[in-house]
Amino acid sequence: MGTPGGLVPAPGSGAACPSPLSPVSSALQLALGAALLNVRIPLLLGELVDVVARQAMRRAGDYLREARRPAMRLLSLYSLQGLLTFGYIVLLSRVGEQVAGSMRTALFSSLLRQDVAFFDATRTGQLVTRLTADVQEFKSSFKLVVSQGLRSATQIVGCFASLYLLSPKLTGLLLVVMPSLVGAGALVGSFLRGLSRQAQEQVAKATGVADEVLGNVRTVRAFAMEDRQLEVYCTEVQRSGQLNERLGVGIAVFQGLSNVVLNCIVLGTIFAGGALLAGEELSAGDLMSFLVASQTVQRSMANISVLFGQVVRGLSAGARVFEFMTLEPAVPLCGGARIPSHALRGCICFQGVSFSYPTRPGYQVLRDLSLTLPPGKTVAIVGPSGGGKSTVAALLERFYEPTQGTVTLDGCELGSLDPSWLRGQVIGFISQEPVLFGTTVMENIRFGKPGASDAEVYAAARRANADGFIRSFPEGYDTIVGERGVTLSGGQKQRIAIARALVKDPVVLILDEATSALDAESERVVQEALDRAAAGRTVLVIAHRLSTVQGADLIVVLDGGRVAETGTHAELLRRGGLYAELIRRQAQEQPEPR
Ligand SMILES: Nc1ncnc2c1ncn2[C@@H]1O[C@H](COP(=O)(O)OP(=O)(O)OP(=O)(O)O)[C@@H](O)[C@H]1O
Repeated sequence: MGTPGGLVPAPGSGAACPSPLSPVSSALQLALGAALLNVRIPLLLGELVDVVARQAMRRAGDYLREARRPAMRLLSLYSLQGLLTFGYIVLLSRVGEQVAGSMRTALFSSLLRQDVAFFDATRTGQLVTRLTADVQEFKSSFKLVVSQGLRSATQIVGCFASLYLLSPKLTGLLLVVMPSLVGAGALVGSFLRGLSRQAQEQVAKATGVADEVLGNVRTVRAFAMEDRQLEVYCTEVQRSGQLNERLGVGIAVFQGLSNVVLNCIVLGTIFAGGALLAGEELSAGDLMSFLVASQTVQRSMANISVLFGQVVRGLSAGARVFEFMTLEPAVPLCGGARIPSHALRGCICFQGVSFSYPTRPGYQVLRDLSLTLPPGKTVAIVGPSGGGKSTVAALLERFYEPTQGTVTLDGCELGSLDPSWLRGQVIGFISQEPVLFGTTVMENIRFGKPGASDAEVYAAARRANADGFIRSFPEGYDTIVGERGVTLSGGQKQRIAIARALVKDPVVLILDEATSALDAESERVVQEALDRAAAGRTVLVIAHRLSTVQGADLIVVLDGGRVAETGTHAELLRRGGLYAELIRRQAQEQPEPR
């Protein structure tokens, strides 16, 4: 369906993070410089040894004068190398923090954009692990790869060139052995990467369990489930321990074998080098250079093998971070048309809507649902538990897309409208268990409209029957409400949530079981606030307790995802159908007055 001419496009959004590229390239250059100096050092050492050897044979002459030049050059190379090393380590730690910061911001921003279905299928603990441990792991490997990996790799290449110039025969021998070693290393590497990925996923699973238990500690305490939850956590931790041990064994085997092989190579080099020295194909200085250069190669290779385990972990951690960073949500957060405020009436139509949750595609929750919410009227949805009432609200908020059929606002399909405008300015949502943030009352109410003035916040609180109790707190609107609003009563939380919804002055209000968790007195105060809030808006009430919806303009009875009947309270009672039956059952369940 096309968008009417009056619609206006949403303004663009998106913030750019600073690029850490230039310090990276400087760090790379410095690390490269330090490595190249290390390639040059064995040759100068050889030169110095030749001077020493000549002096030893002649036992006279200008030893100091001859030795001074190579010795001074060596000394300046050592100093320069120290400076370069200092420079690239300082730069790298700065770059590492910038990279980790940018990754965390990009990942968090990507997570915030994901569909609600994504959060249905993924545990919060897993996401937190990706934001913390995985980014940390990736950062450490990144730093190690640049500082030691790049340096070692450059030294291996550079020293191999020097080795070839010093003695092609000896170098040829090394080259015969190398390719098979590299091939074997690559094979073991891919096996270890798979193992590392499994181990990290298991760690994330264990974190997920801890996160859920700690986040719901009151429920755990209420059911005395501490030991059981500890057992579940221990099982997950043990599994991750086993996987990490297997990974450790794999890395140990790899490192042990590579050390043996590298030492054997050095031993063979000395053995063959000695023969060439005897045949005068090499000078003593050349053999010294060859040995130092091959030692540098050995050290670099050992470094790389130590690095290997870290890099394996870092790469799979990076892959896990990038997997979520590149994930595109089916419904973007913003973008699309907006209905100008003068044309916005708040008429909502569900036409032939069928829906299955993405996590349970085979199970149809709504079937061919058609429903109209006339502007300014209150429509209540009632019906047996699990009948799909909350799902209707979720589709209206565009948390999910209908599998079939359309939902429209003032004739415009929701799919063509800007979701951030729809959620941020058009629809106010008040749920059964509102979640507040661990900040002040003022900031919690302002969450509904970030730019709201203090006066607007006070007005919304007054309309929500909340101003009185907020001002009775010693800190008033600056009271910190605790994590998820834990320091407030249910009714107080609910009224702050109502104020939060009202401060944006929404055209459409969804009340999902908004009073069912409250006691009679709190319910009365909250209901009063809700009645006041509903005036002049299109209201969708989702209710368990039928007593709260008797005054609705229209009551829709939803059963098994279909509309079973519609009408006013009186009409439905007269009809004697499912609604009348529900009223009768609820009356029976009410406790007898004493
Ligand atoms: N996020 C979800 N993923 C998969 N299935 C879900 C999800 N949320 C709800 N369901 C399923 O959809 C069906 C309808 O749920 P819904 O919450 O809409 O019912 P309801 O009528 O509001 O129930 P109640 O009155 O008990 O709150 C239920 O069978 C429920 O198990």
